[in-house]
Amino acid sequence: MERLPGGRRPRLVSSLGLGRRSWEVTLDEERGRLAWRDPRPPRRAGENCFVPISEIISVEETELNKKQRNIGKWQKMTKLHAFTVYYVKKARNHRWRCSDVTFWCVDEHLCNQWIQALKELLEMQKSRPKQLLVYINPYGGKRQGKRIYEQKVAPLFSLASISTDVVITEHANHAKDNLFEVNIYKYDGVVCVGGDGMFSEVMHGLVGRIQKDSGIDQNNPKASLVQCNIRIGIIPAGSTDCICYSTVGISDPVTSALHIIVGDCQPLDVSSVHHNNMFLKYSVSLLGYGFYGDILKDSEKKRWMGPMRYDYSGFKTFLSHHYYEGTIAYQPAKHTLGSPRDKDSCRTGCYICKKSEQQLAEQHKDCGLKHEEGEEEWKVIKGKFLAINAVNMSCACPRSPKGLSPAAHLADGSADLILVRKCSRFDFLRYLVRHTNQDDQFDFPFVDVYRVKSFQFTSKLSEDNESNVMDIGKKRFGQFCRDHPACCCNIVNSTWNCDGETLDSSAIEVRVHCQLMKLFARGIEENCKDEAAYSQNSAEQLL
Ligand SMILES: CCCCCCCCCCCCC/C=C/[C@@H](O)[C@H](CO)NC(=O)CCCCCCCCCCCCCCC
Ligand SMILES: Nc1ncnc2c1ncn2[C@@H]1O[C@H](COP(=O)(O)OP(=O)(O)OP(=O)(O)O)[C@@H](O)[C@H]1O
Ligand SMILES: [Ca+2]
Repeated sequence: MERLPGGRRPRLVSSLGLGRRSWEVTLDEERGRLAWRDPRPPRRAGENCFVPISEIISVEETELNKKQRNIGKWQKMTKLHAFTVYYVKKARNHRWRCSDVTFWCVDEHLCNQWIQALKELLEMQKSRPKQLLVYINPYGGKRQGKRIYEQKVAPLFSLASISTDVVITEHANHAKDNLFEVNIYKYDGVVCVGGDGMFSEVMHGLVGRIQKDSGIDQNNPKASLVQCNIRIGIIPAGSTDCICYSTVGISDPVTSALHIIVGDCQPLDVSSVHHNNMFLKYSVSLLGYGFYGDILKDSEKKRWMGPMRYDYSGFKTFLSHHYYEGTIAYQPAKHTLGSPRDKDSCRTGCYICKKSEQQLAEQHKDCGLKHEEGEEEWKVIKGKFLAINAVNMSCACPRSPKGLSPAAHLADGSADLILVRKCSRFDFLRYLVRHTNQDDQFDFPFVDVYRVKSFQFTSKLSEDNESNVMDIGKKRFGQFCRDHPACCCNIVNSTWNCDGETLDSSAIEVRVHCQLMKLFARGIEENCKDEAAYSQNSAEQLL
């Protein structure tokens, strides 16, 4: 389609057959959509539909099959030419499906003109990936990764003409190590088929590789890390799939494959975790000490149970009711507009995340002339905690659709630090149950939540050991609680749960890196009227 005078984008309007009838079909570049409407007077008209060009998957010339050919008496005499448009159809609960519509006409030239115009427009969608590197964990979740990829995802990638190099992992860290060896720069993205643990592996490989190639020392907790622009796509096939659920709104392989195909881009905050100037891990979802650390540690021994292991270990850990003493120092996130008690949550196009993106761009322009983080105030809290959770995102998942911190933002450069102090089992249960209903889980006197950009944690035990390592009495009676021997107080350390993997150190230093990486996602879309989208009955909406 050629440009119209005044730079206006052109429209291609034709009368094309769809089923048994003739429809007015418009390819409107100005409005970025393909629309088809029944030209009969409104009272007799059928549905009017449109699809944004950005959500068209592909277009193909089609041979009409027997059923489709039975469209009218006279058409049987003439050769018909047809093309099929495959597009994203939005269903309930953020689920996406691949739908298609076939148009026909007798004029071969017109049919080719439509195919060419649509293909040209698809070519112009520059954010779409053409070549992907795919890692499949065959043992994640219910061990369905390979089947899910082959049956549900690969056919869609091939429909969208995406070429792939597929690696089925043979051991843990296979994907991570591989990402340090391959030429990652020839790919438009990396896809991981598995759960949060598999995503974490791929993220460590990719982010780590970029730092290595840029000469950044990951062991330096103050290093300015280099942003990774190669997007990661998650095909959920794990046990929790919290990262997928929190960034797409559902954990569904077909929906995620379609977000990859249309080339969505969602920046994501990443926290770096250090111990004594040594890099331990990155985290994007949950860094949990106490309750979630203990669940993870116990559940690792029960991997054979599959996703059920978390419920089993969750129940056990709930009954054990251990609490842990320690000190937390944190720097409040003053740069961000939101607060963890906000009623609104992070959604597609979130203005709070956009604001952080602008601030980040300004910081990059100033080349670090901004004030040093170390100079900003630290707040210190000592106490006995059942759980210490730091989340970079809501951590919504099928178990808790609103997540651990419903108002946390995907890309605002901050994490929500949730401190659950020692309380009764009954109160802790009330707190847990609120993750599954509409009530506010922060509205308890024993729960505090802060939006932070960095924090440090030291357990009482390591503080004591550091201050008096030679105290033999302490070592000897270390396993008993000095204050009240019969209580649940645990003076052995808990473990940090870092996105579903355990950390070896309990004393850690954490810093949030704003938008360090990008996903093939768009955040959770607002449930708007447009959702029924592409099948409106009112002509006014279309015109
Ligand atoms: C009474 C029902 C209360 C239900 C409360 C549900 C809260 C669920 C919150 C889930 C938060 C997930 C955070 C995501 C963490 C991921 O980076 C990580 C890697 O995949 N997953 C886990 O660590 C896996 C963590 C799995 C956590 C499962 C927690 C299950 C708790 C069960 C408590 C039962 C108490 C029953 C008492 C009668
Ligand atoms: N071939 C393999 N054999 C054994 N372990 C593997 C293999 N490939 C990957 N892994 C490891 O398996 C771990 C768990 O995988 P994954 O995250 O896919 O599933 P999950 O733990 O069931 O789900 P979730 O993380 O959502 O709870 C990952 O940390 C990854 O390092
Ligand atoms: Ca965040």
